[in-house]
Amino acid sequence: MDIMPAAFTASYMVVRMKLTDITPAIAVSPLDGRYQRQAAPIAEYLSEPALNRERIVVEVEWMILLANGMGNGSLIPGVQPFTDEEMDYLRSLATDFDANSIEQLAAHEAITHHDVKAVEYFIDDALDRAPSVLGENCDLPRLKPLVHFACTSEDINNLSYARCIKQAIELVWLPAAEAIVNHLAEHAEQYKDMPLLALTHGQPATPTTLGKELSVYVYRLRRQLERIADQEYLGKINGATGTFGAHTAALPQVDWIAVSREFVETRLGLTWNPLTTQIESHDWQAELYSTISHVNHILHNLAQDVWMYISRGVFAQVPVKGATGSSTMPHKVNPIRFENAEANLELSCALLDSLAATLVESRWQRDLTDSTTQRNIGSALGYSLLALDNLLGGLKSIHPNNLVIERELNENWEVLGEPIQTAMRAAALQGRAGMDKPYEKVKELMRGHAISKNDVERFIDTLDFDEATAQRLRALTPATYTGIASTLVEFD
Ligand SMILES: O=C(O)C[C@H](Nc1ncnc2c1ncn2[C@@H]1O[C@H](COP(=O)(O)O)[C@@H](O)[C@H]1O)C(=O)O
Repeated sequence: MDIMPAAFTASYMVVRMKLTDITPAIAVSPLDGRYQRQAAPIAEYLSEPALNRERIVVEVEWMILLANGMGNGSLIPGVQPFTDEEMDYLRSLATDFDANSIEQLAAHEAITHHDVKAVEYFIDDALDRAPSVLGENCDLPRLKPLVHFACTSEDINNLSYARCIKQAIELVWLPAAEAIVNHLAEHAEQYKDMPLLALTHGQPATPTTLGKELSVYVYRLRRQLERIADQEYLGKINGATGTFGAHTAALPQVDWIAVSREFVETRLGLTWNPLTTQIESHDWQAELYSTISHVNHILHNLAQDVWMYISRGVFAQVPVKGATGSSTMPHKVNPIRFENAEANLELSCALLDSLAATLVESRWQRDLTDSTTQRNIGSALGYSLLALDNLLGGLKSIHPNNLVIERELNENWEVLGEPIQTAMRAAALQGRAGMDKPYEKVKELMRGHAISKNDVERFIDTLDFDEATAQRLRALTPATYTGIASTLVEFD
C-alpha cells in the first residue's frame, strides 16, 4: 500500500539518501543519538559490550576458583593451579576488552545464535592463543573443558548483570542523584529564612520558607537513596536447575555449596542466593527498580513544582548567552530543562515499572523473557540519568526573585486569619470575653475580601486579647508568619 501520494514518492522516496547507509550507525533511541553524551556513563556498565565484558570476568574468575581452589589446591583433579602470568593473561581478556573483542564475539554469535556460548568460544580462542603469549610450554589450550564448567548460561548472566547493575548504580546513578540532593540541601540552608507564600489547592495558605520547602525534598530523597545505597545484589551459581546436579555428578567430593558461596560473595562481591530455579529470581532487581522509580516520581514532583514556581515568578531563570527561548517570541526564557527532566523521568518509570513487574516471573524452572527484558535496564537507568542531568542543570540556572516573593506575601494578608482565630480559641479557653465563634468571626472579616495590614490590625484591636498576645499578633505579617519553618531545615 502506498503511504504517500505518487508525486511525493517519486520526489522523496526514490532519490533520497538512506539514513541507514550512514556511518556511524544512526541511532533509533535518543539515548544513543541526541542524548548520547549524557547517557554514556550508563553505557559503560549497561550495554551489550559491557555485559559481555562482565561475562568474561565471571567465566574467568570461575576458572581461577576451580583451578586454584580455596586454599587447598585445585578443586579439579588433573588441573594445576594457574600461575600468576596465566591469571593475568586470562584477566586481560576483560581488562583489554575492545572493539576487536566485540567483533570476535559477534562472529561467534553469528554461528552459535547463543550469546553466552559465544563468550565460551571467545575464551577458548584465547586459550588456544596463549602459548604464543606465555610460551610454548603453556598448558592453557588443554584446559578448554574448564571454561563454563558445570555452568548454565544463567549462572554467568545473573552474576554479570548483578555486577553491571551494581557498578552502574554505585558509580554513576547514585552519585548523580546525590548531586541533586546536595544541591537542594545547600540551597535549603541558604534560603531557610526566606518567607514564601504557600499554596494549598493552588490557593494562598499559611506561609512557609523557601528553604523548608526544599528541605522536604531533601528528606524524601535521602530516605530513598539510603535504601538504594544499602541495596543487596544477589547472585547464584548452582547449575541448570539450581540443584548442583552436574557439579555433584562430575565431582562429588567438592563442597559445592561452599565453593558457590565463596565465588558469589568473596570473589564477585555480591550476596549469595542459595535457592533458585535455573534463574536467579530477580527479586532484588524488582526492589531496586521500584525504589528508583519512586525516586523518579519524587524528582518529577520537584520538576513540576519548580516549573510552577518559575511560572509564578518565584524563581527567575538565568538566560543562557546565545540561547533561544522561543523561536517566535523573543522575550521568552523557557524552563526546558525541567520539562525534559519530566519526560525522561516518565520514560524511565515506564521501563522500570515494567522490569520490576515482569522480571519476577518465569515459567517453571526458566523461560527466556528475562533475557530480552534485561537488555533494557541500561535504557531505564539512562533515561533517569538524563533527567538527573537536566534537573541539576535547571536547578543551577534559577534563583529566587525577592520582588515577586515579597509582592505575593504583601498581597495576601488574609493568610493571617489562621493565627488570629487560633489565638482567639486559646483566649476563649482562658475565659477571656468576646472570643466566641473565632473561626466564624475571622471568616466573616476575611473570606472573599482583599484584606490590608490595616484591616488586620483593626480587627485585632476590636478583640480583648491580653497585651502580650495582642502585640504578638500585631507584629505578624505574611512574611513573618512562617512558624518554625527555618528550624525544621535541620532535619533534612
Ligand atoms: O545455558 C543454557 O543455554 C541453558 C538454556 N537456557 C538458556 N539460558 C540463557 N540463555 C539462553 C538459554 N537458551 C538460549 N539462550 C540464549 O539467550 C539469548 C536470548 O536472546 P534475547 O532474546 O535477545 O535476549 C540467545 O542468545 C539464546 O541462544 C536451557 O535450555 O535451559
